[in-house]
Amino acid sequence: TLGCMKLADAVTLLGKGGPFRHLATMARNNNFFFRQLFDSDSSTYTYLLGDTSSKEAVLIDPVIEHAERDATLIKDLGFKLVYSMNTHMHADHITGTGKLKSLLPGSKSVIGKASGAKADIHLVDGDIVKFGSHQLLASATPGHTNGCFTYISHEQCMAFTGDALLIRGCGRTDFQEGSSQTLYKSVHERIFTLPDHFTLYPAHDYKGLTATSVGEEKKYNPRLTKSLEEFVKIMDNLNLPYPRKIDESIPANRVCGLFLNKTLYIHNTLKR
Ligand SMILES: N[C@@H](CCC(=O)N[C@@H](CSS)C(=O)NCC(=O)O)C(=O)O
Repeated sequence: TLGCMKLADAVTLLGKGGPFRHLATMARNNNFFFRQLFDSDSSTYTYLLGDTSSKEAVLIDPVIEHAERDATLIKDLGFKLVYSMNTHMHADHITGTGKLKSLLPGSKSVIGKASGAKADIHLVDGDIVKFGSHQLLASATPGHTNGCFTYISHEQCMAFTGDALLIRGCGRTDFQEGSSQTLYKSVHERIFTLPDHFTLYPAHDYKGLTATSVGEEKKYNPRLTKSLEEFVKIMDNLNLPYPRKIDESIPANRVCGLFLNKTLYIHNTLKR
């Protein structure tokens, strides 16, 4: 596939003016739109993916405080949001999926079934999420929480790892349904088995990095390059403070982010 080949490589292979020149254009731009967005309070990345022909788009891991920002961007770009999806039930911020449903009527909220959270669509391992001519494979990667999913675009050679794999790190396993053994297995079996050149986009980065690759993490991840026994020991000794917003986030995220923000939500709805 030319889908995620670098443009320069595709042009060399196909010839600039040759009969297959349209394929080189396709390799650069096969109607796929991608934008990484950031919430500096929780260091959360939100991802907008779209089909520039059909105009269908999906949003991965929106944050409630940025729902208006995201809705405006989606409208400005002429996209129709079909799904606002979570990689898992977050503990550090309130999801924007519920609010986006009211800002962009017709969009549906999506989360893994094992999360126990409410949503319009509950994913199980192997489900496919379609937007226009593109699709994401929902690959179950539990361990940080039970319902964690990595969303994989084989066509674009990219994967959205949520908190399963962070850049040179991984999601903590000391609350919700955390299990270091399960997380290790998920990453090794579901993420490290992807081709080395696949770009990985996490749900967070706390050091200003934006993306990584399978090859890089297989080589440099200080936790997941270790044996299972060493990994478990590392995870048992992280001693991280609990996320500041855990007490409000988990109950709110069980209901698409609408619970504790009910007043704000109703207020905003009435304003429109
Ligand atoms: N300081 C932040 C929370 C930071 C944190 O615990 N991040 C989680 C993902 S969000 S639940 C994590 O898994 N971190 C792993 C790590 O190694 O940092 C806050 O107060 O919100």
